[in-house]
Amino acid sequence: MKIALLGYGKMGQIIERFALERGHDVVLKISIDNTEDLTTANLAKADVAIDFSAPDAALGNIYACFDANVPVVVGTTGWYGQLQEVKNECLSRNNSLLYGSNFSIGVNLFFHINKVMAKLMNDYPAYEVQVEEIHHTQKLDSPSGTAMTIAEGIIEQMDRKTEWVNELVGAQFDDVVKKDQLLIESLRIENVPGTHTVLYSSEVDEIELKHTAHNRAGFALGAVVAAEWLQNKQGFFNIADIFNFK
Ligand SMILES: NC(=O)C1=CN([C@@H]2O[C@H](COP(=O)(O)OP(=O)(O)OC[C@H]3O[C@@H](n4cnc5c(N)ncnc54)[C@H](OP(=O)(O)O)[C@@H]3O)[C@@H](O)[C@H]2O)C=CC1
Ligand SMILES: O=C(O)C1=N[C@H](C(=O)O)C[C@H](O)C1
Repeated sequence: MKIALLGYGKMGQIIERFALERGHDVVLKISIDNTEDLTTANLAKADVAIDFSAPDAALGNIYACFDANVPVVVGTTGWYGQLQEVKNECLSRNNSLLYGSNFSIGVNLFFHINKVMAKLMNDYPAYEVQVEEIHHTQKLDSPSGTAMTIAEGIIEQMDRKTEWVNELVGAQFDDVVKKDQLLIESLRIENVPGTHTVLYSSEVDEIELKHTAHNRAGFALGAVVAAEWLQNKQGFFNIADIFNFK
């Protein structure tokens, strides 16, 4: 498979390693220094594109892939406000896109366990629930896409929560968190690849679900596997479509 890497930073470089190990070729690498190379002609040389760039670059990269009719796997977070618009465009133009806030198998298992737990805890209102995410200090978006997916999973299953609110620790936060709101606390600590915790606490005890990424290899391998899965498909997909947890 010929792969275009849109974004060649921390993730792009590890994805290249896994892609080569799995017998693929990397035919295009785009970083901020060579965005002029992101042309329809260059993209059309690839069978699939993988975007791990930046929140403000993702949309342009996605539309460039649509113009070149190249299926695109999007790992970049921080653009989900435009998700519906991108979905409509993808489907109306018969393009292919798969996105995911987190491509690691461990986190996708965690997403599933989180929903099962939230469904159980729906019957136990004595427990307050909160989400915490910790990432490295270069992260541009907050909350993390993974924390948003976790929060949406809880809200889907739990009648007493209707929306999430985010506090970036160290930044101004004047909100009073209401009973029906789910707090996502974001912390930025050097070199942390990604840690997510769901905390249920009552007057008498606490239950914690926690996923700790030791490095970025799980995200990167997942992105290459997603690209292999997407290659000959048409439509708008999420990473959850690859797994079938019961
Ligand atoms: N879904 C998942 O499983 C995961 C998602 N992510 C997400 O992936 C994204 C990238 O993460 P990471 O690799 O750590 O970030 P880095 O900052 O290390 O790399 C980003 C890359 O994108 C390039 N870039 C930045 N702006 C533009 C632009 N306007 N046009 C083209 N390229 C651009 C950078 O260029 P330059 O190097 O020249 O600055 C760099 O090559 C983030 O949104 C992050 O949240 C991260 C890990 C896992
Ligand atoms: O920016 C990161 O590094 C990561 N971003 C993703 C997110 O926002 O959830 C996934 C992972 O946690 C690493």
